[in-house]
Amino acid sequence: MNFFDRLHDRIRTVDSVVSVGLDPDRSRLPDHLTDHDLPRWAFNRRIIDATHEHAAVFKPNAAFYEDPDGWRALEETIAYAHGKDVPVLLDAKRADIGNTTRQYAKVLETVDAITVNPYMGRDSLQPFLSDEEAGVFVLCRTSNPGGADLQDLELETGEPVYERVAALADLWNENDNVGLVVGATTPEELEDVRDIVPDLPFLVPGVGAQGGDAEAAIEHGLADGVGLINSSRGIIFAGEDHGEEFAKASGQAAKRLKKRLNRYRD
Ligand SMILES: O=c1ccn([C@@H]2O[C@H](COP(=O)(O)O)[C@@H](O)[C@H]2O)c(=O)[nH]1
Repeated sequence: MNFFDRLHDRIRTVDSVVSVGLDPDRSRLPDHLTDHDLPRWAFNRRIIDATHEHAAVFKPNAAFYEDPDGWRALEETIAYAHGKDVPVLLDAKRADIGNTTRQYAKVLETVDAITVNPYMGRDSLQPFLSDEEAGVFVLCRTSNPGGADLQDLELETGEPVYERVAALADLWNENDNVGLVVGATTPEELEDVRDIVPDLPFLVPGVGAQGGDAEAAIEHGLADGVGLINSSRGIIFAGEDHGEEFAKASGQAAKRLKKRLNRYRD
């Protein structure tokens, strides 16, 4: 079954478009978990238990797992999320030349969706695009301040680079498996991109810790009700001062974000 059909079902089941970002920064883990064999896994398991009923997906960012213990923690985390019937979107921002990117794409045997970087062009994304079952979210207009440095540059046609990326992603969507990453911190660009690609679901990061616009995220991020609004630190570290009870606060934060976003959904 196509990823976006599965996501549609999941959104309906939990009445939520919240993507819970699993970015277990080791410097912020609760003290009582640091003696655990795999502290990041111990942390994620408790976060998943507390938030899964509000999560349309879990979105681990690969950057937080790129060491031997991290890879093990990520493997456990993915299996556990799947055990709760929650799809996993790996935020890895992948792409490379053909033989390398074919290796990168093998991760789609393990996760349901991935973020990819369009800078190297279509061939660098082809193994991801060819996977009819997987969701492929192409970076379009990112939420960081420096996102403007390249993405806002005007082409000879007068359109900014991010608009061209959106139009190209639409062409690449031959298997109905492509979405875009557009940050909530730039609501005007969100609206622009939605005008260019009415049918592509967005992954919208930047609500929560980055202070993005939740209403604009919902207004422009969803296509036929399907899309994802991500918060990572705002959910997983909501209970940072709560000691062993930290995960309860994360559950409440996920529920609060779901309710806030649902006010703007149809
Ligand atoms: O444009 C982008 C693309 C990806 N991200 C990632 O999303 C989360 C956001 O975390 P918060 O703690 O909610 O700020 C994180 O993994 C980023 O790497 C993004 O923020 N913006």
